[in-house]
Amino acid sequence: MNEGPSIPVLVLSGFLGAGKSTLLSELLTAPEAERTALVINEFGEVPIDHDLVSIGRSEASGQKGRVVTTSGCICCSYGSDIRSSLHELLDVENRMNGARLARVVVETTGLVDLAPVVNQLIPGGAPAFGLRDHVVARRFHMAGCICVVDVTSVERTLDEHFECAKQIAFADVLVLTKGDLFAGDISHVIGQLRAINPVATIVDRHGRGFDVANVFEPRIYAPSNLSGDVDDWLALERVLAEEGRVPAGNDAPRHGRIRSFSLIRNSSVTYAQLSLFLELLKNAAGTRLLRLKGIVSVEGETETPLVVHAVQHNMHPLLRLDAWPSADRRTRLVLIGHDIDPNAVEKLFDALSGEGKSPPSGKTLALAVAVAVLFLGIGALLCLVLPRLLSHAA
Ligand SMILES: Nc1nc2c(ncn2[C@@H]2O[C@H](COP(=O)(O)OP(=O)(O)OP(=O)(O)O)[C@@H](O)[C@H]2O)c(=O)[nH]1
Repeated sequence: MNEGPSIPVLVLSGFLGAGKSTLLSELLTAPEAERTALVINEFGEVPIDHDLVSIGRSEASGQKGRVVTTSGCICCSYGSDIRSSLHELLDVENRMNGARLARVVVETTGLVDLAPVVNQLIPGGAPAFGLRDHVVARRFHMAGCICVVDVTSVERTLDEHFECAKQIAFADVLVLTKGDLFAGDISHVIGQLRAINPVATIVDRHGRGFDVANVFEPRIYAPSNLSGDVDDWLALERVLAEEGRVPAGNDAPRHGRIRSFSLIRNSSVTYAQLSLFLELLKNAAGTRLLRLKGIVSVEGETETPLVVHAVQHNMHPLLRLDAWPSADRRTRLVLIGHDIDPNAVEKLFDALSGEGKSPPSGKTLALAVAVAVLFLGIGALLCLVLPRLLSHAA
């Protein structure tokens, strides 16, 4: 087994769509990112962040082959826990011809409960169950916890999702994002963050002098320096782990009614079909849709796919890529939300796209609206959407 100095691990959290992958992509263009390994954890069965993070990846930094993607949330699943992923990275280092990893960045899911994750990385945390755990404890140490905060939505997110407050509380660095879209009072937002975490360094991604490499610089991470809540959450987690009462399995446990599902298609859609699908879905699902992201193959432009992002009620501008980020050229959409019927979303997509054969007729569009209304439960929104559909069909 490869022995050497302990490798620093930085945990990157932030609620769904806050901008974790974007920040990571920025890091990967910096020369300091050399020999950085990524563990990307996703809430859902179809990994997509792997491809999205590679956008903007620096050729010079040679990051390819140093990414481990885990599906299933690391705070929920023994099977994909953080220690297994780190152990895998030792094999990666063994293939680096004598070079050492400089650090590991673990991008968590937007819904992560950080207590069990941190508990697996700090001395005296979750009990070690075998050789693998002991090796990981010897070869890795936690060296920072970064939380990305979307200033446009954090207030509402804090009201509705306790995970968000926990992510903020565990951080030693808070990175504010989307200040460029925010017209409100940033000092009010900072006041809210300070009430949860009085000691973290707060930096603005759009502020003057922002240095992404500095954010990911390894340092001493000491949960005892954070708020008292953090110690209590870790203590509770230790008791649960020792008693074997940590919830396991992806269907379970820590995220209540929130579910993730994906839609995968081999065929392409037109730009108009995609736009209509996104608009109908957004209006139909309303606040039940927390996150939508993916890559879409567009008819006539199949070499340059579109990247789609929706964060709660905000649909971000579609982004065209110069090329597919990997060999997988299928349309892949991941949706995260609650009380959304996956079958209804698939039917809506297929009705609108006609499976990519021909543009949908007025009749098909009417069917699509019916599907949206019946399955997504939005009778009232019909009045909003129908006029647009009819003008589109005309
Ligand atoms: N205008 C603006 N958009 C941003 C900023 N940061 C991220 N975004 C956009 O927000 C959307 C989501 O960003 P991601 O980086 O994918 O967010 P994430 O936290 O990795 O998302 P999940 O992994 O799904 O939780 C994308 O459309 C980004 O381009 C920012 O500072 N300003």
